[in-house]
Amino acid sequence: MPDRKCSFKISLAESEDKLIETLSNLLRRCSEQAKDRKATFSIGLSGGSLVQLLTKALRKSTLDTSNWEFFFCDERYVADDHSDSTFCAYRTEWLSQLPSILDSQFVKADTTKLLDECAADYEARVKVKLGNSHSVPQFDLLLLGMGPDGHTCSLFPEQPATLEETSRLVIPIRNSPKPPPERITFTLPLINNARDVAFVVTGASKSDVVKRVFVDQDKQFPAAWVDPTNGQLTLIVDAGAGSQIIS
Ligand SMILES: O=C1O[C@H](COP(=O)(O)O)[C@@H](O)[C@H](O)[C@H]1O
Repeated sequence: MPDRKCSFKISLAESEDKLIETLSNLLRRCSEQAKDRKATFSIGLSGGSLVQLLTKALRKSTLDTSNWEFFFCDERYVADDHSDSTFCAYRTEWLSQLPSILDSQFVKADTTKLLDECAADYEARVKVKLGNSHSVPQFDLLLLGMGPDGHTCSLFPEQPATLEETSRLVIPIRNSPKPPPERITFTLPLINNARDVAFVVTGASKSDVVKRVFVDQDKQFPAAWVDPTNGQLTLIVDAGAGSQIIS
């Protein structure tokens, strides 16, 4: 197996309840560690299947989220109230299920701006919020998903140039192979500077790509490029997604 810079841990959950418990424990550990360092806990969210799983984990955990700030590892370039918007998906879910989380805790992209401007503006917001306007800001935790094609955030295998970005921390995406076509996404320098990065991947249809990304580290898949320089990488999988990595 090729080497990683980071420490890597796999958590295989036998049921959805166990997976939610594992995710809750991760949130507890990361938020408690952040408390020792600073006033807020910065967490980057992904969309898709993570929305429901994270909502369940937060409901189960009874963690105090009042000092948490929620960012978006990627966002679809649509209006805030559009059904494709990841912000909209979380806000809709949390309004009823986690009403103590306020709108002011979301640091979201301004999709009323032109796409390139939207990405640059979101990068600036991240830098201001994380208090590091010169070098690369450090998230306490990034929660990532992975598609069956090995994409993560909005970094797709069909667009390998996005993996070579070294200066911009948030970039615009056009012609995304998965709709909607226009998006913004964190890039590898920002992702790999996080203290903790966790992938949450479920479903037997992803078992092959889970093996190819996390065991073979096959770099044709963008998710295989996630390797936090000084951080911890965790893979949380259910029995279906993890079926080819059980030894
Ligand atoms: O389009 C996206 O897909 C990925 C994976 O989603 P999933 O539903 O297969 O878990 C997601 O992580 C990303 O944020 C989203 O924009």
